[in-house]
Amino acid sequence: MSSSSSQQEVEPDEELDSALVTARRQLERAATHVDVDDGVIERLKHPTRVEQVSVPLEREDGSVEVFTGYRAQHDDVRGPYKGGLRYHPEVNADECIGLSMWMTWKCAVMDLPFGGGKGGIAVDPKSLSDEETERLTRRFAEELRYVIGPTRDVPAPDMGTDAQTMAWFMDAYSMQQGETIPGVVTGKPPVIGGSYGREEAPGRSTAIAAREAVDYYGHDLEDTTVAVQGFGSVGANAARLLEDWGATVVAVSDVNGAIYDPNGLDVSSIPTHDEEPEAVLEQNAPETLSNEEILELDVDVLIPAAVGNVITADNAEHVTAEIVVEGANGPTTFAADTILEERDVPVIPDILANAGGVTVSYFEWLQDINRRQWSLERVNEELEEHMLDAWDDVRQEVDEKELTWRDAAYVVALSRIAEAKATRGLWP
Ligand SMILES: NC(=O)C1=CN([C@@H]2O[C@H](COP(=O)(O)OP(=O)(O)OC[C@H]3O[C@@H](n4cnc5c(N)ncnc54)[C@H](OP(=O)(O)O)[C@@H]3O)[C@@H](O)[C@H]2O)C=CC1
Ligand SMILES: O=C(O)CCC(=O)C(=O)O
Repeated sequence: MSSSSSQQEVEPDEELDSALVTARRQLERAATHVDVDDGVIERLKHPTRVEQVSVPLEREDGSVEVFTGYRAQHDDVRGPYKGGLRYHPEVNADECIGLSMWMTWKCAVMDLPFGGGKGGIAVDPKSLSDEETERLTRRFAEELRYVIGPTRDVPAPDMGTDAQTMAWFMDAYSMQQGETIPGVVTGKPPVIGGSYGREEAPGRSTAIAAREAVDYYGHDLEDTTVAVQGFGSVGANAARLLEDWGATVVAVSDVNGAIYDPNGLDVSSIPTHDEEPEAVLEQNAPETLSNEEILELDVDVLIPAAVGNVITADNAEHVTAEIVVEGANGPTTFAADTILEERDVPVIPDILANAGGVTVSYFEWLQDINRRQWSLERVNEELEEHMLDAWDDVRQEVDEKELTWRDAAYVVALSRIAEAKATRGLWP
């Protein structure tokens, strides 16, 4: 495995960094590997704007609760801001900014004509009825109406939101505008302009990244064991595809813990978060594990595909997987990244691995603008092509400059962003 020559001092993460702090530290480190104006790097440490809104909701018992929502818009030099909306109790401004920075790099790594955005509401979606979720979402769309739009900022699903959330969001925005505007969000159901394959796409790209990494390091997928933390849109689809392609998925988890079978689970029979949340531990399996233990399992490929900051300075020494593929956004802290690098454990970064979601969102946006619908086969073929191109661009940097996969992906992204800024004349 290649390693980076970065000389940065690394403090252990006694207190876990926010997504924003991690994103800035990763950017500073990657900047040492690429010839980009310091002023551009300084600009990229900050978002263009962060919209904070109050979202009142009348609960079913007649009481009123006011939730806080955000939309962070990081950079749009390459195109409209693009990125998901997350419903989770820990959503806050710094998290949205950090996640929006990762979206800017992700779109650039995939060479999509988008910048980076991310938003959400600090709410536990499991505490809401469907009717409450619909009203909350419609009010959120109303509050964000001046900052979003198909050529301005295009939200999509993320943790805690799904195709139905996007349908309500699109309907509320269209009602405000007086016309149907499918391209204001992506990740919608296909019947109203959504793309086939979008729901599965981040899991599909994560599986493709895992397959390519296994091959790159000289192994065969048929002899590969896999553990997946999180069994939602990303984790479940990645696990099911890797199983289809011959790998042995030995452990999967949801918020309550993991099931483990060293001989392999029948992943297709386990309900996903979307089909039935918190169902993993109800399945028959020889062993159950905690969400900490699944990260330390002796497997070939570990896919953290739930929340951020799960591989930390405290457990990175105990990660025994040969390859980590980041299905979630920001699952590895900056300090843990360095420990894994020193231990020669390659980490295929989120901004490459889970980029299938935004890539198929781009396909959906094209379909909406052109009022056309692509077949599932076409979507999957084009996604495979885009992923292999991006994989190759990043692999070249890994091989030529002996960078980590994360630094290499940043180099690809930053070079494209800096070139766009220089060409547009936005900096200096
Ligand atoms: N959806 C998308 O398009 C994309 C998502 N991502 C990222 O992937 C990650 C997962 O998102 P997504 O799959 O959409 O989310 P989902 O809401 O579909 O699923 C999340 C899964 O993670 C589990 N989970 C929640 N909290 C924890 C925890 N603390 N420890 C272990 N498991 C947990 C949930 O369990 P339970 O079912 O019990 O609630 C569920 O199985 C996020 O980081 C997201 O930002 C990245 C690219 C695109
Ligand atoms: O599909 C999109 O626009 C964004 C998906 C997303 O939020 C992500 O990749 O983290």
